[in-house]
Amino acid sequence: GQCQLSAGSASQTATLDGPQRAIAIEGGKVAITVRCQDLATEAVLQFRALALHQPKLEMAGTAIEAEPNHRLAYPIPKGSSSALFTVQSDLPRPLSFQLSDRRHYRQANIRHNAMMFSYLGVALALSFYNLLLWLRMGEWQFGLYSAYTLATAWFFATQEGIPLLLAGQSYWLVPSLPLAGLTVFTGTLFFAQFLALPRHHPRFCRWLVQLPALFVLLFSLITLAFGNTHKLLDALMGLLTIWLQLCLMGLALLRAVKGDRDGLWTAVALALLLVGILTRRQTANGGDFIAYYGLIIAALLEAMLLAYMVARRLRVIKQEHRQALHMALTDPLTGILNRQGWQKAVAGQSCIAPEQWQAVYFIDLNAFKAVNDQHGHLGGDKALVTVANVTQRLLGHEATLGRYAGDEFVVYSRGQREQLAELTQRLRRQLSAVMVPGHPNFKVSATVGVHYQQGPCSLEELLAAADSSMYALKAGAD
Ligand SMILES: Nc1nc2c(ncn2[C@@H]2O[C@H](COP(=O)(O)OP(=O)(O)OP(=O)(O)O)[C@@H](O)[C@H]2O)c(=O)[nH]1
Repeated sequence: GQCQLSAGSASQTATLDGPQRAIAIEGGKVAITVRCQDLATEAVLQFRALALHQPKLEMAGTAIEAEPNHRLAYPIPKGSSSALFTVQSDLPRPLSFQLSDRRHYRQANIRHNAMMFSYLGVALALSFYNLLLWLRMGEWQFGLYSAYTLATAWFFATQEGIPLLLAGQSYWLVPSLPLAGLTVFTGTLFFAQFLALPRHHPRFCRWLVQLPALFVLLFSLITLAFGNTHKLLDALMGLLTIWLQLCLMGLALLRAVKGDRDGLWTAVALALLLVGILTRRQTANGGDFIAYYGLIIAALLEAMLLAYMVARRLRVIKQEHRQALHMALTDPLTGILNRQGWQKAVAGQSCIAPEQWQAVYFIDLNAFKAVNDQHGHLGGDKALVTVANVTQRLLGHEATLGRYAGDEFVVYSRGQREQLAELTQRLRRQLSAVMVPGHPNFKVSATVGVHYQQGPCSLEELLAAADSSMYALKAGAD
């Protein structure tokens, strides 16, 4: 069996389960007559093209309802029949169509939907995860990745009729061309941000990448506002998209040459997508499985590759974050906690039972100004490092040591009253004369003030009391 389609002087014949055919149509309102003969089973006539409006198939004056999940697929009865297909086309173009056994058509649809929903599942999960990352870390690249993945998924879903399948209503449909524009725009911003192009190639990035991406977005908004796509606009959008792909690929390779591994992987991801787009353009919405699904497969692989890269980037950012935090809380000279770090560490242990004792020791080097004058600041530094090392060795894990400021150190400890007093003795003994290694006659000493407290007390009060104790000792010594 077969069906013959005629539009004006053009005519094409499709056989049952045969290859896809295409018939040339003009732009505007088109009427195609369909004559089918000797179909051995119930069949489905499916048209494949973008930007078609108000499609209608009539048999003997009655409109035939399309297959439930496809706007452009109509059931054709067994045997012989004739029908009229009318549609509004934005562009003159070859209109692809295919005639399938209805059972085969439905099986193919199940495969198609399984494929689309797998893709959408992965894309939505990645988009959501990256949205959370963006909200938590405030890094733009995660937000842009999320927007790009979401726009791509929305575009494919619309193009493949998923909203229609889910909602069964055509008013749910956003035309896919503006969504394609949004995909290109968000994708370009993401790649530029991910490769830090505005920082590395500010001028190139603005003129070669950001401006064309803005044009694509603008064109797609025009098509959204005015519906009708001008052929020139359509071609320009296609060309700009390919141009952007090539530019981004070039810039990514440039980064790869400079030793940035992300550059190489970005170039691979973009190449995958380009192959997908070109295959899709070549086959004009039809052809065999790979040709038809090539773009979706490429997009899926690309999304996963990008997700891997983004995850790696996340690891690096977290590591830098940890490093920055470590640096902010550590004294660079002695390697022990600085005042902030010490306060943070001690605040973490602030919960204390009423019968328990705690103590703060305030250690101030004696006549350190003279040490600096005599041995120079480098010598003074060495003395500070030595005092920090000696004190840390003495304390072990028993107490928390920090450098408070200049030549002042602080220690926090808790335990039995006797233990704390014993620690005071050890500190005073050890710090009464500290030899600076490598300098035979270089000795420093420190005064250790202390305050013991039973039960809870604020750190400020403990510190103030230990500080006064230290000053009292110094005053007594003078
Ligand atoms: N080498 C070196 N000196 C420092 C550093 N930080 C502060 N100082 C010096 O430490 C000295 C502290 O002087 P003062 O606060 O007058 O104390 P002091 O000379 O020890 O006098 P007393 O505390 O009364 O015994 C100053 O001369 C600072 O320049 C540092 O990181 N390295």
